[in-house]
Amino acid sequence: MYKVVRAVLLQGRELQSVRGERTLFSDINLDVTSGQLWQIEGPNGAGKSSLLRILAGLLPPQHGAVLFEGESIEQCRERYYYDLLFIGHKAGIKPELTAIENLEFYAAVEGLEFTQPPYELLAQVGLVGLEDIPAQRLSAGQQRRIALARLWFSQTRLWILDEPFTALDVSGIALLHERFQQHLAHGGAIILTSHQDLQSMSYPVQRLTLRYQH
Ligand SMILES: Nc1ncnc2c1ncn2[C@@H]1O[C@H](COP(=O)(O)OP(=O)(O)OP(=O)(O)O)[C@@H](O)[C@H]1O
Repeated sequence: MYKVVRAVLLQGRELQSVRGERTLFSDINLDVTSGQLWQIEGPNGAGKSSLLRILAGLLPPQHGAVLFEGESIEQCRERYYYDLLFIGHKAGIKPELTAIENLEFYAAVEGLEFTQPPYELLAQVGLVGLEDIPAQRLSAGQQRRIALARLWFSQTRLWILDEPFTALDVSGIALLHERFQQHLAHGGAIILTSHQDLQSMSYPVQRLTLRYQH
Protein backbone atom coordinates (compact mmCIF):
# COMPACT_ATOMS: atom_id res chain seq x y z
CA MET A 1 0.00 0.00 0.00
CA TYR A 2 1.14 3.52 -0.69
CA LYS A 3 1.27 5.63 2.44
CA VAL A 4 -0.90 8.49 1.26
CA VAL A 5 -3.88 7.64 -0.87
CA ARG A 6 -6.05 10.59 -1.76
CA ALA A 7 -9.09 10.58 -3.98
CA VAL A 8 -7.81 12.52 -6.99
CA LEU A 9 -4.16 12.19 -7.91
CA LEU A 10 -3.91 13.94 -11.23
CA GLN A 11 -6.14 16.38 -13.05
CA GLY A 12 -5.88 17.71 -16.57
CA ARG A 13 -7.83 20.95 -16.96
CA GLU A 14 -8.94 22.35 -20.34
CA LEU A 15 -5.82 21.03 -22.03
CA GLN A 16 -5.00 22.12 -25.54
CA SER A 17 -2.05 21.07 -27.67
CA VAL A 18 -0.97 22.67 -30.92
CA ARG A 19 1.94 21.17 -32.82
CA GLY A 20 3.10 22.96 -35.93
CA GLU A 21 0.00 24.24 -37.71
CA ARG A 22 -2.34 21.64 -36.26
CA THR A 23 -4.43 21.74 -33.10
CA LEU A 24 -4.23 18.16 -31.83
CA PHE A 25 -6.87 18.55 -29.15
CA SER A 26 -8.65 21.24 -27.16
CA ASP A 27 -10.50 21.30 -23.89
CA ILE A 28 -9.41 17.91 -22.56
CA ASN A 29 -10.42 17.36 -18.94
CA LEU A 30 -9.28 14.32 -17.02
CA ASP A 31 -9.50 13.32 -13.34
CA VAL A 32 -7.29 10.39 -12.44
CA THR A 33 -8.18 8.80 -9.14
CA SER A 34 -6.18 6.42 -7.04
CA GLY A 35 -6.89 2.84 -8.19
CA GLN A 36 -7.82 3.85 -11.76
CA LEU A 37 -6.33 2.88 -15.09
CA TRP A 38 -6.92 5.33 -17.93
CA GLN A 39 -6.42 4.26 -21.52
CA ILE A 40 -5.88 7.07 -24.02
CA GLU A 41 -7.10 5.89 -27.40
CA GLY A 42 -7.23 7.26 -30.90
CA PRO A 43 -5.75 6.92 -34.38
CA ASN A 44 -2.08 7.47 -35.24
CA GLY A 45 -1.22 11.13 -34.99
CA ALA A 46 -4.27 12.04 -32.88
CA GLY A 47 -2.04 13.32 -30.07
CA LYS A 48 -1.97 10.50 -27.50
CA SER A 49 1.78 10.69 -26.85
CA SER A 50 1.58 14.48 -26.79
CA LEU A 51 -1.13 14.27 -24.11
CA LEU A 52 0.97 11.86 -22.02
CA ARG A 53 3.96 14.17 -22.29
CA ILE A 54 1.84 17.13 -21.18
CA LEU A 55 0.52 15.14 -18.21
CA ALA A 56 4.09 14.16 -17.32
CA GLY A 57 5.21 17.80 -17.47
CA LEU A 58 7.53 17.18 -20.42
CA LEU A 59 5.62 19.29 -22.94
CA PRO A 60 3.81 22.53 -22.10
CA PRO A 61 0.15 22.72 -23.17
CA GLN A 62 -0.92 25.71 -25.27
CA HIS A 63 -3.77 26.15 -22.83
CA GLY A 64 -4.83 24.57 -19.55
CA ALA A 65 -3.07 23.08 -16.57
CA VAL A 66 -2.07 19.80 -14.98
CA LEU A 67 -2.63 19.49 -11.24
CA PHE A 68 -1.11 16.91 -8.93
CA GLU A 69 -3.14 16.55 -5.74
CA GLY A 70 -4.67 19.92 -6.45
CA GLU A 71 -1.42 21.79 -7.09
CA SER A 72 -0.03 22.82 -10.48
CA ILE A 73 2.79 20.45 -11.46
CA GLU A 74 4.87 23.54 -12.20
CA GLN A 75 4.60 24.47 -8.54
CA CYS A 76 5.28 21.01 -7.10
CA ARG A 77 7.68 19.59 -9.66
CA GLU A 78 9.92 17.83 -7.13
CA ARG A 79 7.03 16.20 -5.28
CA TYR A 80 5.41 15.23 -8.59
CA TYR A 81 8.52 13.57 -10.00
CA TYR A 82 9.02 11.73 -6.74
CA ASP A 83 5.64 10.09 -7.31
CA LEU A 84 5.67 9.67 -11.10
CA LEU A 85 7.18 7.00 -13.32
CA PHE A 86 7.09 7.85 -17.03
CA ILE A 87 8.12 5.29 -19.62
CA GLY A 88 8.02 6.65 -23.16
CA HIS A 89 7.36 4.71 -26.34
CA LYS A 90 11.08 4.27 -26.92
CA ALA A 91 12.12 1.74 -24.31
CA GLY A 92 14.55 4.24 -22.74
CA ILE A 93 17.22 1.69 -21.92
CA LYS A 94 20.97 2.11 -22.32
CA PRO A 95 21.90 -0.19 -25.22
CA GLU A 96 25.52 -0.67 -24.20
CA LEU A 97 24.59 -1.73 -20.66
CA THR A 98 23.47 -5.24 -19.73
CA ALA A 99 19.98 -5.90 -18.34
CA ILE A 100 21.34 -5.96 -14.79
CA GLU A 101 23.34 -2.77 -15.33
CA ASN A 102 20.25 -1.06 -16.76
CA LEU A 103 18.30 -1.94 -13.60
CA GLU A 104 21.14 -0.69 -11.42
CA PHE A 105 21.18 2.51 -13.47
CA TYR A 106 17.43 3.06 -12.99
CA ALA A 107 17.71 2.37 -9.27
CA ALA A 108 20.57 4.86 -8.93
CA VAL A 109 18.77 7.57 -10.93
CA GLU A 110 15.56 7.11 -8.97
CA GLY A 111 17.37 6.77 -5.64
CA LEU A 112 15.77 3.38 -4.97
CA GLU A 113 16.92 0.33 -3.10
CA PHE A 114 16.08 -2.98 -4.71
CA THR A 115 13.37 -4.78 -2.75
CA GLN A 116 14.61 -8.07 -4.21
CA PRO A 117 17.87 -9.05 -5.93
CA PRO A 118 18.00 -7.70 -9.51
CA TYR A 119 18.53 -11.21 -10.91
CA GLU A 120 15.21 -12.25 -9.33
CA LEU A 121 13.56 -9.15 -10.73
CA LEU A 122 14.72 -10.03 -14.23
CA ALA A 123 13.53 -13.61 -13.74
CA GLN A 124 10.11 -12.19 -12.92
CA VAL A 125 9.99 -10.47 -16.29
CA GLY A 126 11.19 -13.57 -18.12
CA LEU A 127 14.82 -12.65 -18.77
CA VAL A 128 16.60 -15.63 -17.19
CA GLY A 129 19.95 -16.27 -18.89
CA LEU A 130 19.96 -12.84 -20.56
CA GLU A 131 20.97 -10.76 -17.54
CA ASP A 132 24.57 -10.08 -18.54
CA ILE A 133 24.23 -9.46 -22.27
CA PRO A 134 24.38 -5.85 -23.56
CA ALA A 135 20.80 -4.77 -24.20
CA GLN A 136 21.56 -3.88 -27.83
CA ARG A 137 22.04 -7.60 -28.52
CA LEU A 138 18.56 -8.48 -27.26
CA SER A 139 15.31 -8.48 -29.23
CA ALA A 140 12.84 -5.57 -29.19
CA GLY A 141 10.51 -7.44 -26.83
CA GLN A 142 13.37 -8.41 -24.51
CA GLN A 143 14.55 -4.80 -24.42
CA ARG A 144 11.05 -3.67 -23.55
CA ARG A 145 10.95 -6.21 -20.73
CA ILE A 146 14.10 -4.61 -19.27
CA ALA A 147 12.43 -1.18 -19.40
CA LEU A 148 9.24 -2.53 -17.85
CA ALA A 149 11.15 -4.28 -15.04
CA ARG A 150 11.16 -0.81 -13.46
CA LEU A 151 7.49 -1.36 -12.70
CA TRP A 152 8.48 -4.23 -10.39
CA PHE A 153 10.54 -2.01 -8.11
CA SER A 154 8.98 1.40 -8.66
CA GLN A 155 7.52 2.97 -5.56
CA THR A 156 5.73 5.76 -7.40
CA ARG A 157 1.95 5.96 -7.25
CA LEU A 158 1.42 7.27 -10.76
CA TRP A 159 2.63 5.46 -13.85
CA ILE A 160 2.41 7.12 -17.27
CA LEU A 161 3.23 4.57 -19.95
CA ASP A 162 3.34 5.15 -23.70
CA GLU A 163 2.48 1.95 -25.58
CA PRO A 164 3.77 -0.40 -22.85
CA PHE A 165 2.58 -3.54 -24.67
CA THR A 166 4.58 -2.83 -27.84
CA ALA A 167 6.79 -5.75 -28.91
CA LEU A 168 5.70 -7.94 -25.99
CA ASP A 169 4.59 -11.52 -26.62
CA VAL A 170 1.53 -13.12 -25.04
CA SER A 171 3.33 -14.02 -21.79
CA GLY A 172 4.85 -10.52 -21.53
CA ILE A 173 1.42 -8.96 -21.95
CA ALA A 174 -0.05 -11.26 -19.28
CA LEU A 175 2.77 -10.36 -16.86
CA LEU A 176 2.15 -6.68 -17.38
CA HIS A 177 -1.60 -7.01 -16.76
CA GLU A 178 -0.85 -8.85 -13.54
CA ARG A 179 1.49 -6.06 -12.42
CA PHE A 180 -1.08 -3.40 -13.34
CA GLN A 181 -3.70 -5.19 -11.28
CA GLN A 182 -1.39 -5.27 -8.21
CA HIS A 183 -0.52 -1.59 -8.62
CA LEU A 184 -4.18 -0.54 -8.87
CA ALA A 185 -5.16 -2.74 -5.92
CA HIS A 186 -2.52 -0.97 -3.83
CA GLY A 187 -3.92 2.46 -4.62
CA GLY A 188 -1.68 3.33 -7.57
CA ALA A 189 -2.94 4.88 -10.82
CA ILE A 190 -1.96 4.28 -14.43
CA ILE A 191 -2.40 6.34 -17.58
CA LEU A 192 -1.37 4.61 -20.77
CA THR A 193 -1.74 4.63 -24.49
CA SER A 194 -2.39 1.38 -26.26
CA HIS A 195 -4.05 0.12 -29.39
CA GLN A 196 -4.92 -3.09 -27.47
CA ASP A 197 -8.48 -3.78 -26.41
CA LEU A 198 -8.30 -3.69 -22.61
CA GLN A 199 -12.02 -4.03 -22.00
CA SER A 200 -11.91 -7.68 -20.93
CA MET A 201 -9.32 -7.10 -18.22
CA SER A 202 -9.97 -8.08 -14.63
CA TYR A 203 -9.66 -4.42 -13.62
CA PRO A 204 -11.87 -1.55 -14.76
CA VAL A 205 -10.51 0.63 -17.54
CA GLN A 206 -11.48 4.29 -18.07
CA ARG A 207 -11.15 5.45 -21.64
CA LEU A 208 -10.43 8.79 -23.23
CA THR A 209 -10.65 8.83 -27.02
CA LEU A 210 -8.88 11.47 -29.08
CA ARG A 211 -10.09 12.10 -32.62
CA TYR A 212 -7.77 13.06 -35.44
CA GLN A 213 -8.33 16.78 -36.03
CA HIS A 214 -7.35 18.06 -39.47
N1 LIG B 1 8.52 16.59 -31.64
C1 LIG B 1 7.51 17.02 -32.38
N2 LIG B 1 7.56 18.23 -32.96
C2 LIG B 1 6.54 18.70 -33.72
N3 LIG B 1 5.40 18.01 -33.95
C3 LIG B 1 5.32 16.81 -33.42
C4 LIG B 1 6.34 16.24 -32.60
N4 LIG B 1 5.95 15.01 -32.20
C5 LIG B 1 4.74 14.82 -32.73
N5 LIG B 1 4.35 15.90 -33.46
C6 LIG B 1 3.09 16.07 -34.19
O1 LIG B 1 2.03 15.80 -33.32
C7 LIG B 1 1.11 14.88 -33.92
C8 LIG B 1 0.63 13.95 -32.84
O2 LIG B 1 1.70 13.09 -32.46
P1 LIG B 1 1.58 12.08 -31.26
O3 LIG B 1 2.85 11.32 -31.20
O4 LIG B 1 1.14 12.80 -30.04
O5 LIG B 1 0.37 11.14 -31.78
P2 LIG B 1 -0.12 9.72 -31.30
O6 LIG B 1 -1.61 9.79 -31.19
O7 LIG B 1 0.61 9.31 -30.08
O8 LIG B 1 0.27 8.81 -32.52
P3 LIG B 1 0.69 7.26 -32.65
O9 LIG B 1 -0.57 6.43 -32.45
O10 LIG B 1 1.18 7.18 -34.07
O11 LIG B 1 1.77 6.99 -31.65
C9 LIG B 1 1.85 14.21 -35.05
O12 LIG B 1 1.02 14.10 -36.18
C10 LIG B 1 2.99 15.12 -35.36
O13 LIG B 1 2.70 15.87 -36.51
